[in-house]
Amino acid sequence: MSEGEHPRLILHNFLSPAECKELEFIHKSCSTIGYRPHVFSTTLSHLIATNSPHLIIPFVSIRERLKEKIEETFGCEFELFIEFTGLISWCRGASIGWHSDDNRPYLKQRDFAAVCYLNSYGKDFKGGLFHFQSGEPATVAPSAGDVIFYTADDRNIHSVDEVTDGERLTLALWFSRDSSHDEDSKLLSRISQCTLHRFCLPLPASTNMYWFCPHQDASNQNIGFDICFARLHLLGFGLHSLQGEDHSTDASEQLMGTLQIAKGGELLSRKFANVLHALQVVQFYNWKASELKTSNVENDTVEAMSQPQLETVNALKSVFLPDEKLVTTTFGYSGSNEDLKESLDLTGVSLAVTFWEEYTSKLLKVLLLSLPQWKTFQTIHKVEFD
Ligand SMILES: O=C(O)CCC(=O)C(=O)O
Ligand SMILES: [Fe+2]
Repeated sequence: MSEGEHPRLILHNFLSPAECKELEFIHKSCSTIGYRPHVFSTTLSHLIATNSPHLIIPFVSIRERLKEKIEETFGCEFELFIEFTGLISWCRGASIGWHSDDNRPYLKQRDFAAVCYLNSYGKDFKGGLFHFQSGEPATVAPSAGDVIFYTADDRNIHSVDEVTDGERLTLALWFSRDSSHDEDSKLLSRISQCTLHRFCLPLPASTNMYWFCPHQDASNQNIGFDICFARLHLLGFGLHSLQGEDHSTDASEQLMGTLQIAKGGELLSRKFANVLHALQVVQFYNWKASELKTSNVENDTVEAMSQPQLETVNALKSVFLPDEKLVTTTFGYSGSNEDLKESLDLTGVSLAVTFWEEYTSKLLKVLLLSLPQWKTFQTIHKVEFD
């Protein structure tokens, strides 16, 4: 660390490739429109609000390690609270000019930042280099697993170049000395309000949280796409709504209800509770595809679509993805990965359902076992079981 003038530290491979991939899975199945143009985010409170509180489990040990490292580096052991944890992705057009992370009255509580890179410059996206205004290093090229720690004040003024292709993904945390900004106690009170069943099916937030609209000006307000629908489309999948014939259902509500997954004129017989359920399973399949291939699980049937079914699939697409090209321009080359799309099929989705359910149950079990201790200590920490 360069002491004094520019307190900061860069560590390579702080996160394992497996940790990066798991967080990428969570982001690609749960993200909403972010707080700035061309930015998507997944916060822990959003995971709880969408009935996926078990998905905070993969963050627990990573948050703990980051906090320990930052306290050790900056000599403030046992003094810090995590103020915010979020997965943040930037697509084409996103950038941020020179700033310090405490530069707004409502951000004054921020003392330190940790930014973990979950994918890599040059490989997964172009542009998006990080720069410190003064001191060394002047430039950081994001590489999956690397993390940068720095103080949130004006000794670490920084910027990020515009992303010109692909989707740049980070796990960002801020730390505060002020216990009233402790994220854990807020998250714990939200979890307490959940009814934790044996199994969690995700529940989408309001549709406007998923509507990506690149042009902020009034004339183009409706040109955009649903981010969940787009992420399914990027992997080559479409959706068939079972409320298609029911004209009393508002089109915008259709993703909230029962859906089937379609691909290339075929349909999987299995029904999904809503778009988030379908998206989580498909993203899980994409994450674990190589491991699933060897497995032998009973399949759902894959049927050829009838003409009316095809029409419903196309009708949904025209509502939620009116301009296909916009997805490719937004996500750049990750949007035109034909080989990946080719390799994923409906039989694979069907295999993935069972594995996704096992994964979900396992995390939920850990959550339920950890909760009593979390509540006692009012912190979210790794609990060791016998
Ligand atoms: O993603 C990065 O490299 C840094 C982002 C940043 O500066 C911020 O969100 O304040
Ligand atoms: Fe920043």
